[in-house]
Order: sequence, then C-alpha cells, then structure tokens
Amino acid sequence: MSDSEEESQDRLLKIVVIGDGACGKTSITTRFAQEAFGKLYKQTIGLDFFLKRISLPGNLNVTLQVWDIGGQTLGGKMLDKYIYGAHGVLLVYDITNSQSFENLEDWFTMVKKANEESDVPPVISLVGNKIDLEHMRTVKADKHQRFCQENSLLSQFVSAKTGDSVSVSLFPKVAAEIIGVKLNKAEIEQSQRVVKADIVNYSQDSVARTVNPPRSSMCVVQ
Ligand SMILES: Nc1nc2c(ncn2[C@@H]2O[C@H](COP(=O)(O)OP(=O)(O)OP(=O)(O)O)[C@@H](O)[C@H]2O)c(=O)[nH]1
Repeated sequence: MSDSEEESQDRLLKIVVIGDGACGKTSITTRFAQEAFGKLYKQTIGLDFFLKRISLPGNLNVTLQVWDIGGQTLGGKMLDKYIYGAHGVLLVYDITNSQSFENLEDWFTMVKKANEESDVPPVISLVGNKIDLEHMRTVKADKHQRFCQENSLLSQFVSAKTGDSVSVSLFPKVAAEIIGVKLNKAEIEQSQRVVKADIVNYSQDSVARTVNPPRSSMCVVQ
C-alpha cells in the first residue's frame, strides 16, 4: 500500500480546546504538538490550529486537528461556529485560579448550545491545568470530580509546563473514546510513537469565511 493510500485511511478528528484566558490552552496544545513550552504569555486572538497524528491500538492512525480557541471569544459571535462539529472538546481551567473553574459553566453551556442539533455529541474532557503549581491550588480536586460526574465528562489533570499527562494521556484518551477504542496504560503510552506536527496560524477572517479550513493549506502531518 502506498503512503498516500495509508494516510487516506486516517480518521481526522476535530478537537476544540476552550476555557478562560491564560488557563493554558495554547501551552497544552503546543506541548502536545511540539513537545515545547513557553513561559511568556501571548494571548490567542481568535484561534490557532495544530495538527498531529497519533497511533492507537489495532494500527489505527488518527489525525487530530486541534483548535486552540482564545479565551476572549466567550460571549463573541464566532465561538459557536468554532465549536460546531467538534468530535472532542477539552474544557480547560487553571487549578490555581478559581474564577477559571467557575466560568466553565459558561463554556460548557456554549458547547451544549453549539451541538444541540448534532446527532453525535462530542466527547468532553474536563482538564485541570498547572498541576506543577499544586502548592497554589485553589480549586479542590473533589470539585473537579463532581463537575465531571454531574455532566458525564472525562477527567484529566495536566501540566503543560512539565508535560505531565498531556501527550501520554489526555489526547489519546479523548481520541480513543471518540472512535470507541478501549486503551490500557501501556497502550496509551504506545500511542505516542509516531508523531510530528507543525503549526499553522489562521487569521480570524479566513475562519469566518470557512469554518472548516481548506485541507490543502494545512500543515503536513507525518
Ligand atoms: N506553571 C505553569 N504555567 C503554565 C502552564 N500552562 C500555561 N502556563 C502559563 O500560563 C500563561 C498562559 O498560558 P497560555 O497557554 O497562553 O494560556 P491560554 O489559555 O492559551 O490563554 P488565551 O490565549 O488568553 O486564551 C503562560 O504564561 C504560560 O507559560 C502550566 O502547566 N504550569
């Protein structure tokens, strides 16, 4: 089988990352896509895209199209269009910032609204970020767990800074749940073997014109 035939069998999954400004969405996606972390905060205006290909058990290759959505979009006109059609949603908050947890209700409401007409609801994971700052935690873990139970969400604690649980757990778990594959711990780690990604920045205008960006102008995935 040629490379291109093999690639055409990949499933492309749209994963949307939302939550308050500065909770670490860009850092999580950059950690996942590039194994990198930057200390400097640069606000995301509109959104950025990342692509990464991962392998799941059974030789299943999945390409994740990760939409990193700026925290300032809450209440804006474009947010429901960005979320629409997502296979997976990461609802991110900062464990050292209670307000970012309180505001999850608003983000979650937007997710439900944007998908109320879709046949298959997205898989949603609650993500508590910055666990390297455990000593500064203001959101108790049981609050997090309660929110997950009440709303039937997957649950994850991560640190984009140290990389803890970002690549080996968060994204593979969500992808596996979407395509209906059960993963054991070894398999989650295994899913990280084949990966490389580049980042493409889209202006808000180009997304406003076409919510599904043209594939041809996206980055190459290997
Ligand atoms: N200590 C620590 N700092 C983090 C972590 N993740 C992100 N940060 C820092 O938090 C700040 C905000 O991170 P971003 O990833 O830009 O946040 P964002 O949610 O994308 O922000 P918006 O673009 O405004 O939506 C930056 O200074 C990051 O370096 C983490 O896991 N631990």
